Amino acid sequence: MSKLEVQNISKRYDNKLAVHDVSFTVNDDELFVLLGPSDSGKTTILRMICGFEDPDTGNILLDGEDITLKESAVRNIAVVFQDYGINPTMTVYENIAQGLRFRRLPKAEIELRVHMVAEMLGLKEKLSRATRNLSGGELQRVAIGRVMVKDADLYLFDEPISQLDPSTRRRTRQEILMVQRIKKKPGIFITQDHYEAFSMANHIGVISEGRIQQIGTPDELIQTPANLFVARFLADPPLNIVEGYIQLVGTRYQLRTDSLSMSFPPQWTPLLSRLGPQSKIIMGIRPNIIVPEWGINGMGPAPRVMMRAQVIHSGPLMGRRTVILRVGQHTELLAEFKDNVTIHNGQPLTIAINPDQIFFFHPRSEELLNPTAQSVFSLH
Ligand SMILES: Nc1ncnc2c1ncn2[C@@H]1O[C@H](COP(=O)(O)OP(=O)(O)OP(=O)(O)O)[C@@H](O)[C@H]1O
Repeated sequence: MSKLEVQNISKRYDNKLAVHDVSFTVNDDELFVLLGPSDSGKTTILRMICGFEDPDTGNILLDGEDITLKESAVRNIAVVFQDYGINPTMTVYENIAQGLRFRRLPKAEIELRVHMVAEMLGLKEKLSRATRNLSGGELQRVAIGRVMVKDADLYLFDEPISQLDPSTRRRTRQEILMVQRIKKKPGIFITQDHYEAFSMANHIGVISEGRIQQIGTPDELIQTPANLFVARFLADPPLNIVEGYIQLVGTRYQLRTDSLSMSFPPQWTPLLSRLGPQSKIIMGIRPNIIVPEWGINGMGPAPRVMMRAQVIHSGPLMGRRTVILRVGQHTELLAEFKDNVTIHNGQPLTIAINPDQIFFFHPRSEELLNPTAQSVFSLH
């Protein structure tokens, strides 16, 4: 059994807080993906786990043992960094075998392990080749081979596939998952690409500006993003962000934007009254929840707000149609319609949105206000 526990680690470089109070746990046999934009602190976290940097505060436990201040050389961790760390003067065989030689394993065992890994990664014919002559995809596999031959307590992959073409990336992802399946140890994979994260992770930690924004399964992050950053970062096509104002009318709050108005159900009143009178509120509208007039009957008994819109632009996208709509005076919405119906620029269109499917965010903290949205409006 191995388990990695990262507890409240922080790291500051000069004036920059690169990592702030980060905590997460990765269980045996689990691949945890750290997902975030450039400069968000992902590599710094990995470097602290490996022992190449010391955290200013916090602890790192591997298998219950506190390794925070242990020398990196004695931590039994296998890692693929962005630059692969391959020695160009050595052959493929020597590169893969290097870590085992450091551990003074018997020559016969090293040979057996290197050949097994080379077979799995399709590198058998290339073992005697100099690594300087290899393609990007082959170098990648040598780097994965180097971690695969080891019996480590933890496996780390720092954006190892960002430079590769799409089909090599797919193959490399499969190889990393294979390492995970065979070794049955905790693993961390770093990426900026949410598709990559979704296709590999058991759990994802979304990070921005050194802080973990949310940890969850891919489904949890999509259905209930903790805040506006997570909702936007994971949205493709992009999330429509519409600002509105709330106003108490009698005992119920109403929402007004330049294009729509609707009443919040009574159970929202305590929550909204904490925002203050006539507060701003931020809405996140996913393009695929906008229903065109010919689809409105198909919404069944679901609640809906209707809007008049005008088509500004429309284009086909693999059997669907993306449409830019103008609603109200100034608001543009990106919509994604399932049917590839012909739509003309300038065409007026009635659209409907089920308000249960709109994300509402706090105007200052940007936290999600309606994590249980699916049932709230339908009670209304
Ligand atoms: N040794 C260092 N000295 C000073 N600043 C550093 C050092 N290492 C990292 N930083 C800063 O810390 C912040 C986080 O960097 P880090 O490399 O961890 O981000 P990242 O999310 O891995 O980015 P990328 O995806 O681009 O690799 C950045 O602003 C970076 O400039």
